[in-house]
Order: sequence, then C-alpha cells, then structure tokens
Amino acid sequence: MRLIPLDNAKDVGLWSARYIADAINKFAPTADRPFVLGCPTGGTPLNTYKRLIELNKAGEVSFEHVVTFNMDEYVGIAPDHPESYRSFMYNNFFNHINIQEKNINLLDGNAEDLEAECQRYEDKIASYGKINLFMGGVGNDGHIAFNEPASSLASRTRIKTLTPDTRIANSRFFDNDINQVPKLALTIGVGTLLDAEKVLILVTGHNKAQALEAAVEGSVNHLWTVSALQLHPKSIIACDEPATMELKVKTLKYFKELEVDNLGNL
Ligand SMILES: N[C@@H]1[C@@H](O)[C@H](O)[C@@H](COP(=O)(O)O)O[C@@H]1O
Repeated sequence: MRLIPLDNAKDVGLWSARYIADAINKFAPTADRPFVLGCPTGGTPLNTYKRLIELNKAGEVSFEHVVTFNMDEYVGIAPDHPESYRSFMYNNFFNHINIQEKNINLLDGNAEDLEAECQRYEDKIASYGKINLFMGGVGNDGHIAFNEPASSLASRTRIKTLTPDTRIANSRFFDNDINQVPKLALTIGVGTLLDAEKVLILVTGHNKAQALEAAVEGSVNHLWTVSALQLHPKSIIACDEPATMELKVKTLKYFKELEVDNLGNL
C-alpha cells in the first residue's frame, strides 16, 4: 500500500487527478483497447473531477477511449433525481468531458430484477477483462462503495441495506431528512474492487480519521471494509492532514519518507 499524505483536500484533488490523467495517458487507450476507470460519488472526489475536467479542457487528457463503471447507486430513486448517483456523475463530470455516452456504465437502481442487474454489471466489467483503475472514497465507518460494516470481503455486486449511520451521513444531500434517504443500494462488492488492477482511495477530513487508521494500521477486518485494501497488490490512499489524526506519528513519518521523491514531482 502507498499512502500519500497531502496538506488539504484541494491537494488530494490535484494529486489524484494528475495520477489518473497520467495513468490514462500512459495506457494510450484506443477504441479497441479502452482504459477502464472505476468512479465514486460523494463530496470527496469533487475536487478530483473538477481538476480532471480542467485537464481535459486543456487537452492534457482525453476520455474519448475511457470506459467508466460507477461504484454504486441508490435503489428506488428516479434516475433524474438530483441526488441519484447517475445525476451526480453527469452534473459533476460526464457532461463536462469528452467521454462517449456508450462508454458510461451505471448501476440501475430501478431495474425490475435487481439481482439480474447486479449480474449484468459484473458481466459487463468482465467483458473488458478488468478495471484498470478504481477510484473510491470511504464512509466514516470505513465502508467502501456501499460495502457496509460486516460485508463479505469476497463480495460481488449486489443489493445492500444501508446502515442508519450511512443514511444519517448522506441525509445532508436530502434536506437533512433521513426519511428521504433510500434504505437500499446496489454496490460493487469488495471482491469486485479488489479485482481492479489499481485502487486509489481518497480520504479527506477529520471525520474519516478512524477509517484511515483502520485502513492503514488496523488488521484486515470486515467491520472496516476499507481495510481489505491491504490485500490488494497495488492500492494507494491519498489523504489530507485532518484525516491522519488517528495515525501514529511514526506511521505517518514512515509513509511521508517513502513519498519524498514522489511528492517532489507534484
Ligand atoms: N456510497 C458512497 C461512498 O462511495 C462514499 O465514499 C461515501 C463517502 O462520501 P463522502 O465523500 O461524501 O464523504 O459516501 C457514500 O456512502
């Protein structure tokens, strides 16, 4: 695991956007060999999307041959609901870059057969071989996508019941009314995430400090599904200073020293 300790959330956005743009450019995608990018929603990746849009407009990265798969979607809210993850992705990213509509993959939380929808998604990912880079955030309780505490670390895309904590946290997007927050979601599994060639998780803010501690210093544990990153051969966590508050001083120092050369290339 690489831990990239940065000063603030804006720097996490700049660093991660540059990392993604470089990965796409290095891959040199074509129509027959697209780059496959996993995408999250939430407040954390907004700075990254903003910067990727700027890089796209500046001609520094193209999404013409990039295929995306989103991590998750609520069940039962209209696709054009302002808080559906579909709306989030179009409003904050897809509408502003040169991605082709046919290359966008989203889970349909209104599908008649939700289990079949999850299998369709897994099959579609498999049809590309693998996801080259999966970007993600993390919940306060350490959940990845919507893999709530005690999710199987071998899980695949499926229906999940959201915990009260997650619904309270996400009620800020629903007029602070927990009753408006859906109770169910479709989410890629921890196993689906671990299958990606690279995983990049963004962690910002003091309310994520315990999750970061669990991811970096804790043992692999289904109660903090983010800790499954320790099983991945190429996982990166980019974090800001407030998120590191629960880490031991020596842990942070260790990772900072490892990154000295890389941070010099920011
Ligand atoms: N399903 C999403 C997660 O993918 C996201 O990581 C988490 C944290 O969101 P935020 O970045 O807004 O803190 O929220 C939701 O639960």
